[in-house]
Amino acid sequence: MLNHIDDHHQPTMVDISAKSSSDRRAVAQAQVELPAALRPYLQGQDLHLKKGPVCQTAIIAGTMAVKKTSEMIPFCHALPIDSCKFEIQIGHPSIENPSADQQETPLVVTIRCEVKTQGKTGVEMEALHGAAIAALTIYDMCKAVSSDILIKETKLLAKSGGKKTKAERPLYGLVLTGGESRRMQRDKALIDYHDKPHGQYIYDLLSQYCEQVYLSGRSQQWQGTPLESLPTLVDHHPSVGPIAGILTALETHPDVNWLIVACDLAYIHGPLIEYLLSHYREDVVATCYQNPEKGFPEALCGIYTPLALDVFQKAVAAGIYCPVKLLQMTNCHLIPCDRPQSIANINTPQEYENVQL
Ligand SMILES: Nc1nc2c(ncn2[C@@H]2O[C@H](COP(=O)(O)OP(=O)(O)OP(=O)(O)O)[C@@H](O)[C@H]2O)c(=O)[nH]1
Ligand SMILES: [Mg+2]
Repeated sequence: MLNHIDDHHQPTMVDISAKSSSDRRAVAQAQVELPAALRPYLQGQDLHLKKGPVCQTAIIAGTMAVKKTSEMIPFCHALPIDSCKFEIQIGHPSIENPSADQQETPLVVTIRCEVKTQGKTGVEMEALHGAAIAALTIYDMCKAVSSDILIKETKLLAKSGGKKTKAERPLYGLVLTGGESRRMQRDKALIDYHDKPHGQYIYDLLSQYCEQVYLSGRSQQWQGTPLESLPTLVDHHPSVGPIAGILTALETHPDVNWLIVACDLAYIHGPLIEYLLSHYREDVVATCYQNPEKGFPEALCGIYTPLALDVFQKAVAAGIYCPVKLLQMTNCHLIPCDRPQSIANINTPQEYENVQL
């Protein structure tokens, strides 16, 4: 049943009255190709024409458009706009193709529009509308010089906060297994909670959502065990605990988002990962579950963005090795977890005895 057609087969606005509000974010991009005739007007990162500064004007127009989206698109809900940010870059394709005569090559303007709200529905139409109107404004500002202007693709780069998430970057998975399991007195990654070593279980679980998954551990750690064939990232900064594994992952692939899970979360399961995936934010260092009893970020079950690299490198250089403490000091998005047990880590033989799956 399509929810934008009513009982009488007439188009209708989707009824979102029963939905609950959440933090929503969307990012859209539009590109405009300007002919070389515009090159003489380039000053720094803007074009200065008689009508005024092109990019600045496009940002103002795009911001106004974002706020008016529901007036232009028939079945779009009116939403309060909490944040609207534009970035406009003028690129020089000749940098990639140095043999081209720079004076003859077009300029490519890339507009990025990020919109945030707290609401029951997404803001992707707002972001797309903002990017499209900023592109049209660039056309209007430049057409007196030449109308040989191409408005190129306009597309959604990312959206989060609702059921359907679209990410700006690929998602990689990391299973932290580099500890020594001293309290448990046997390797936690090799315990069978689900008829296979738990390191393998989490590896398989993350593989359902991630483009690539790695175990994180020490050199040769899993040789001669059932985990030996799994791809492993060996700690760059040994002996400093789980932060070594997180930092190694961030350093090895700095342009992806990392879904990071410790190997001792006995109860981890698909819906818990899916909830994290539908609520994570790409504009913060990390999104983690919040410990339901003590309120701290559960750093070893979360999604880290490339913003985390700088923060983690500085922390390790300053001698801060506790990921929880580190996330408490930084820009971290916390999401609620109703059952404390779901994210409990099992550290001792006694805790193991009490596990009930
Ligand atoms: N890559 C990596 N992971 C680690 C390291 N230390 C701990 N971990 C992992 O981080 C998670 C939480 O660590 P702990 O609960 O302290 O586990 P542990 O160190 O194996 O156990 P204990 O020896 O009892 O402290 C577990 O999944 C560990 O495997 C490390 O130095 N490197
Ligand atoms: Mg430890």
